Amino acid sequence: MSTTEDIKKGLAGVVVDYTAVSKVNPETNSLLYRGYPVQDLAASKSFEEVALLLWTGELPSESELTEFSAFERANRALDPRVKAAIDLLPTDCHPMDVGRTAVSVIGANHAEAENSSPEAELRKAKELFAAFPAVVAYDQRRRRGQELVAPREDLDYSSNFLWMSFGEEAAPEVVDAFRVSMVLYAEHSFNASTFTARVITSTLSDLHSAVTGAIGALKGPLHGGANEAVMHTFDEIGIDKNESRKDAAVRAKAWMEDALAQKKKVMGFGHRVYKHGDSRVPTMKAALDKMIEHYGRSEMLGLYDGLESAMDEAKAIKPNLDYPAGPTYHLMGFDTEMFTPIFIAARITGWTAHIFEQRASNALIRPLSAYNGPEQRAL
Ligand SMILES: CC(=O)SCCNC(=O)CCNC(=O)[C@H](O)C(C)(C)COP(=O)(O)OP(=O)(O)OC[C@H]1O[C@@H](n2cnc3c(N)ncnc32)[C@H](O)[C@@H]1OP(=O)(O)O
Ligand SMILES: O=C([O-])CC(=O)C(=O)O
Repeated sequence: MSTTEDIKKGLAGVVVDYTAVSKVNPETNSLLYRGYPVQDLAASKSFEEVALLLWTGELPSESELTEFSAFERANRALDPRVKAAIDLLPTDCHPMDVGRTAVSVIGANHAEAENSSPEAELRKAKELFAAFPAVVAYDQRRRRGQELVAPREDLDYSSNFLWMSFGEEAAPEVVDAFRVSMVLYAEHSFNASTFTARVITSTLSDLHSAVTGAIGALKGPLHGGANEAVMHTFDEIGIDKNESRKDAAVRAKAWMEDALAQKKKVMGFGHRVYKHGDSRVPTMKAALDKMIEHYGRSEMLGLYDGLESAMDEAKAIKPNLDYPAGPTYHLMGFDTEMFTPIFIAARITGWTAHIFEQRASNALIRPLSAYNGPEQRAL
């Protein structure tokens, strides 16, 4: 018989299994992917290299990277069956629903859908990695009444993502900030969406089902949906390109004080594991700073600082990765509701690495519950 003390609501503090994919250490405020500090990877590695690291456990050799890069470039085009499925969806549904549907359609059409050998799983992960940017880019464009832009094989992953989204080549600084965001968003141990992917895999279901379920978990504002919600906060405060940094900070501070007085939860702040700051925020904030400088938008910094300092003073709650990522994607020109689908594109790497790990050492994930309904009664 379970007692109230046995119940760990939200599985908070519960260690469920081992993982060798990443280590989140709130004491040292650090995050390692396969042993490498994420800041170091973000400083010098392409997202393609980081993906291979997460999947295989090691950084690729030059020839392994060249081979994967060629594969990735050859598998970027939007599959006409996926495009047809997207075109059936309303342009006012949430883009996360489009992402979720697209992965499901890719899985249903996959010749190796039910093959869960390690080789087939890795192939499917690489294909999804290559194919997903076109889903995000096309969905944003169709909502804007624009045509699909074909991928370009002469561009790397990040440059091509931006090319397909906007139909023009992005400046090198913008490509780099985007790459950094992808590296930082790639993996974070047993977060809610990754855990969902592992639960689905634990039933011996297929990879695309696990990723589809993970997307559903990522959508919520307590998880990935927070990067979109951050931008709604900025919009609610009001963005005025001509405002000074100082004035914007004053208004943002007042907004936060009012929100906290009303006991509101402000998205982009707080974390289940990190209680003294998210290890990824300084790197992402540096990327945001570069975008603010690139686009000449110092008022955005005012809004950012004003909210952050007011939250710190009132509750000492620190920003999480979604806080600097939201305004970064906004400055790059993405529509707000596309921010979490971009997160999918990054997290496909971490999810699939965990799917491989779960499959290699599987136990059905099935916790217990303590019943608190009516006692047995007669009909
Ligand atoms: C990439 C990612 O997924 S990162 C996470 C993105 N999510 C968000 O940004 C959503 C906003 N943040 C939150 O809701 C929470 O901080 C979570 C869900 C991320 C983590 O929460 P938990 O560890 O479960 O802590 P919990 O929600 O119980 O909060 C503890 C206390 O801090 C407060 N708190 C936590 N986050 C916030 C916040 N963002 N705004 C205001 N108060 C907050 C809670 O109200 C609570 O206060 P109380 O004890 O007075 O009731
Ligand atoms: O770890 C978590 O709970 C959420 C998070 O930061 C992530 O998934 O990147």
